[in-house]
Amino acid sequence: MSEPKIIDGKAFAAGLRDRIATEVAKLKEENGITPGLAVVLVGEDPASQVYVRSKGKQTVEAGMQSFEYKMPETTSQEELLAKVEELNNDPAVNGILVQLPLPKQIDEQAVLAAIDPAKDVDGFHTTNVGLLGTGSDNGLVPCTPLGCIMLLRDHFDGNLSGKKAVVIGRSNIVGKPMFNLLLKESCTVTVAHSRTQDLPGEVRQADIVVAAVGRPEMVKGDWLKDGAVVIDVGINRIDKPEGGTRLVGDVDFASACERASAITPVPGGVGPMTIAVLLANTVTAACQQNGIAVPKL
Ligand SMILES: Nc1nc2c(c(=O)[nH]1)N[C@@H](CN(C=O)c1ccc(C(=O)N[C@@H](CCC(=O)O)C(=O)O)cc1)CN2
Repeated sequence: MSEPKIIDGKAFAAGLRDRIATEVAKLKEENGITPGLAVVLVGEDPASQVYVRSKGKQTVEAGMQSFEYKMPETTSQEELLAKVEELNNDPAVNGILVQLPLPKQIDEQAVLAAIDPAKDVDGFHTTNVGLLGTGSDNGLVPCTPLGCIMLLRDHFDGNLSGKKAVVIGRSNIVGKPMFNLLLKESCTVTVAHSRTQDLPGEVRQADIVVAAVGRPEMVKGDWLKDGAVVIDVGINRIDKPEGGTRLVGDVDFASACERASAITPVPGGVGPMTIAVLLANTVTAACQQNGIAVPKL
């Protein structure tokens, strides 16, 4: 097999952010609306701090308003729920995101359920989960899976119909919404997980492999069908033999390159799409809340 195409999520995300900035300028000019995104960070997880900082910076660069709330590690569930309620009632805030993971004293599901579904730019509220599951276009869709679908649509010139896809991982944040999005594109979708009996056998059937298990380099190249398109959602930090650390995905990139026709790298593949899609979802939420047609991005 010749060298695969490297699907450049970083470049795609940059283009998406440019298109978002154009739409935000139009919204201001034609409707007098500046979309606002509120991000709540509880605690001091170093990776979460980096992601939240990037979200604020990219929100402002796209011409939107950014509201950032940092709450201490010891925050109680009641205090966080009170913050969410305040943001639900704030007309300047079109989108609300509570950064995950949350400290262990807080019930994540209770917090996600408290976010107004119309402002739920993460798409994690059961109302939005249900809308996606029933094939509706009216909800808000989780950022990482929607980013994966954008990359796949771009790669296949908009037509994924009839492709066999395997999603490895069944999380609420990636695996399950990914299943629904691929189904909506008329793929034949298998969801594999830790109890799947013959994972390499399932992967070998697939034209599209989406790996979202959080296990470094678990998916090996010789599991893949020749010419498979591989979307690697994993972001795992591992130790380097010479000291220090490096990021790897859930797919063994070097061996996968011997079989795949296209593959997302880690870093620089799916990761950068997550924040760009968050900005797109904020524009979508602002339009939906104001009865304005949602722009195609
Ligand atoms: N409420 C949410 N919490 C979390 C989400 C989410 O979608 N909503 N996703 C992740 C973290 N995340 C955004 O929040 C995120 C992860 C990774 C990247 C990214 O750009 N990764 C880079 C590598 C970055 C690095 O060097 O560490 C890449 O893959 O190229 C952006 C956002 C969990 N929490």
